[in-house]
Amino acid sequence: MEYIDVQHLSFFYDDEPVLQDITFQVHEGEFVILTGENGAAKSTLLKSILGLLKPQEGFATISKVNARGEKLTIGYAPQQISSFNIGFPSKVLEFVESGRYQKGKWFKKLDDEDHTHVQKALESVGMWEMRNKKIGELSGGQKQRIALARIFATDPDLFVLDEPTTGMDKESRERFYQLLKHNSKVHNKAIIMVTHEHEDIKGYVDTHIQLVRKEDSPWRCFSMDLCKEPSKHQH
Ligand SMILES: Nc1ncnc2c1ncn2[C@@H]1O[C@H](COP(=O)(O)OP(=O)(O)OP(=O)(O)O)[C@@H](O)[C@H]1O
Repeated sequence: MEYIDVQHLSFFYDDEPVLQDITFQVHEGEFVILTGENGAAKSTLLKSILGLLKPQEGFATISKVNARGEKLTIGYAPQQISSFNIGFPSKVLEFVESGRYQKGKWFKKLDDEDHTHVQKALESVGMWEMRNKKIGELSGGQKQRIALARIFATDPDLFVLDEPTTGMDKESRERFYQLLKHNSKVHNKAIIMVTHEHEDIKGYVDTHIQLVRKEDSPWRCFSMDLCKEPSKHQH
């Protein structure tokens, strides 16, 4: 089932085109990466998909329902997610738990399933041991990780991630890619992720969309190259 549909999308900032004629789909269970040089309008494309920016030509839509016919849920990690400022909740564990309350449990206590989700999410980003720390005491990279853990805890159908591994070492990145692959292949989640690490991640993904500069364009305008990556590793 198609979760994202982008058709002939072009985007201009003022009169300058930055994206031209972008067409692709993302399906349930598919892990897609989006790459391109700095300024290739990767973030612009993600924001257009999310409806935060409106393309001047073409369209980008997200399905309203998931493959089970329920309301489709989205987990979005913008760039520099770690610069967020949180006054409350103040502890790592509470912050990630608050992601579970988003699942409509405002008046209920979290149950065992919720706690398992929260623990797994924190473990997956290597932050379980730091669960009782105050958020104000964390480094920028650690804040980035707990923000990702909160997204995992919300258990969305569609992950939209803008350079989530910035500041992670190689080992953490590998663990993170494995987790994403597991989510797409075992839990049927759809993932679109902007990254500069496309050599490292190759074996985990299904589809690689590269934004390439248009040679005949007087501006820094990008169109796309798409290739399906046969997954090399089984994780
Ligand atoms: N609000 C804006 N107004 C005008 N131009 C903008 C605006 N936001 C971005 N741009 C320009 O549009 C182009 C694409 O920006 P965008 O942030 O989408 O690229 P990116 O591929 O995500 O970049 P990076 O890899 O450096 O994060 C850049 O040339 C940028 O300077």
